[in-house]
Amino acid sequence: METMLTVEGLGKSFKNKRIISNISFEVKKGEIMALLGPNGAGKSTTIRNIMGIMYPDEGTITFHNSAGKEIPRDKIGYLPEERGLYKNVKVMDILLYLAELKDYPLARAKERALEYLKKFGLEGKEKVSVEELSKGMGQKVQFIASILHEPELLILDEPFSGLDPVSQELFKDEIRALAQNGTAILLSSHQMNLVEEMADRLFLIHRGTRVIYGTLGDVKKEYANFKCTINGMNSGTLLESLPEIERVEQNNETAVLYLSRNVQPAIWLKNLPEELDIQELSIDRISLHEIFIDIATDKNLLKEAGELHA
Ligand SMILES: Nc1ncnc2c1ncn2[C@@H]1O[C@H](COP(=O)(O)OP(=O)(O)OP(=O)(O)O)[C@@H](O)[C@H]1O
Repeated sequence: METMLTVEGLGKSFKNKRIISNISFEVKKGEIMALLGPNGAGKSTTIRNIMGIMYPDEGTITFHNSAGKEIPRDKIGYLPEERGLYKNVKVMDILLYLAELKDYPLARAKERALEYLKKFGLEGKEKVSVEELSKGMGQKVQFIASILHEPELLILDEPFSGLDPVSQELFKDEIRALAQNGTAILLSSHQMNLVEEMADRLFLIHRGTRVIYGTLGDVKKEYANFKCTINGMNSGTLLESLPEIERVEQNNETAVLYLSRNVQPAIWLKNLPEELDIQELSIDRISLHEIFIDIATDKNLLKEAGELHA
């Protein structure tokens, strides 16, 4: 797959405080790359450097064959974290104005705008002023503005925040469809379930540096240890004494046992003591959400984290 965006060794400081350092990743044509990290990790700073809203102290950003200030940013679609369009302008006018700024043909922009307004349930709102829209409707218009000019690279900073479940599905479907049609997508989101459903690869940033970079499958294989949920009347002491357990979470008769790394569930199950009361038992890999929490709260994973080959 052709590489659309390359970020190499990116570093940025504000007032002598290091915010991000040595950030390197690629976004390829037709893939959804997720940029993840706890609040304040440096995601928006990374994105703002890509968008030329600020310039890096170190490193290079390349889009196709252009680098730094030469990057044709009108070929990129961007939904910023901070929402808001001009308030007293009509929906269609603002969409056409933004498309025109990117040198996109007006007739085509109008045709696409009508198509997307319909798709997002905003049919008939063309002449409504932006300030009369609800927050979710405004977000839909801003999303349409970011894709109207058919960008080759689309950068979405927290696109799902504040959306109801139906609108989330609409956004998800559209983002997937764009990727299938070849758009390279860089998606920053806190909603791990959505990232797990959508992303091909992910880059996890913590305190301004890389913690994980790889395909979703590789990340899960590498970091998502198994957990075993047992229903039964068992004492905390018995559960804690079981072999190869990292931690136990017990709530009445349900206990979740987080198994150590590289434990083979089939072998582990054979070694459980007979006195363990098992009414129900299930084994799963921990979710991306749990991996994220482990990393954000500096649990054991961080020590072992590194690069996976994407
Ligand atoms: N213009 C600025 N001047 C000084 N510090 C800044 C500036 N912009 C961001 N920061 C700091 O940089 C760090 C990273 O911020 P950034 O917005 O990139 O994080 P984020 O990962 O996008 O967080 P969130 O998930 O909360 O949006 C934070 O500590 C923030 O306070």
